[in-house]
Amino acid sequence: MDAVIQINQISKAYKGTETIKNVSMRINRGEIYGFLGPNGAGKTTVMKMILNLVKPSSGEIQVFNQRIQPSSVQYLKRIGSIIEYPVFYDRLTAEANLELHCRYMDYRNKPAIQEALEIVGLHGVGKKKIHEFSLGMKQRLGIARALVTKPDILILDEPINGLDPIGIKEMRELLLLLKENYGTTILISSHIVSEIESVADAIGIIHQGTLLKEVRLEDIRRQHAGSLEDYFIHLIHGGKRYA
Ligand SMILES: Nc1ncnc2c1ncn2[C@@H]1O[C@H](COP(=O)(O)OP(=O)(O)OP(=O)(O)O)[C@@H](O)[C@H]1O
Repeated sequence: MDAVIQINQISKAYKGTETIKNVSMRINRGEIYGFLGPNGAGKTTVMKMILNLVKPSSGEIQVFNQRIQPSSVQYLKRIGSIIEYPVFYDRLTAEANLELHCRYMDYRNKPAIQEALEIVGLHGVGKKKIHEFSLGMKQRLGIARALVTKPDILILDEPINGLDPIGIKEMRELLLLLKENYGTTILISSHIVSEIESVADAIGIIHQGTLLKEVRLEDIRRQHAGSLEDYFIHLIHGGKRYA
């Protein structure tokens, strides 16, 4: 299978403390990769390194078969992302925020804005200003902004934070739709195992900066009778059941 993101032995130290330790990951084209780990495990830092927002202390990352250099920017036009939480211009409308983003990304396709709002269920509120939006609406708008330019890769850092159960279900359906209809490769982080289990093809489990496992979900299902949640908890807590 063709890797669109290949991470080779990256580490990151902040003031001498290693927060990412020798992590290697492979994200295949057209797949959903669930990046699982408890709070503070290092998920956001790895995602930021893929997006060139943070520079690894050692190791390398290849995206679309090109090694990322500190000056690399062009590849970012093919990636949509939400890192931590989406930030908008509060006094502008949802549409205006998406327009600004398209301009910044040099993406010219006006109908794409309404399409993106429609996909995330915000088509009725495009003219509303962001300060009138609820947290869940902002989260959806963040997804709309990430996908408005029709990227090849979506990187979503805990995208279900702030969503209600209906929003979570819709997010799951949206991710599967993007994969099926557009062939989008999706890297999604979460600490909620069941959410990853319902959509992912492959998972990487990170704990205290170390990637403990990278496996295909079908292999977990085949080899272990238990749920992904059991597997995850045993790995994180050093259980020997699945060693
Ligand atoms: N700029 C920074 N300076 C110092 N330490 C940092 C910095 N950014 C992240 N860290 C540390 O790196 C570790 C990993 O953080 P990171 O945000 O990547 O984890 P995470 O898995 O995304 O967690 P969460 O689910 O809570 O968002 C944490 O211990 C964090 O305190």
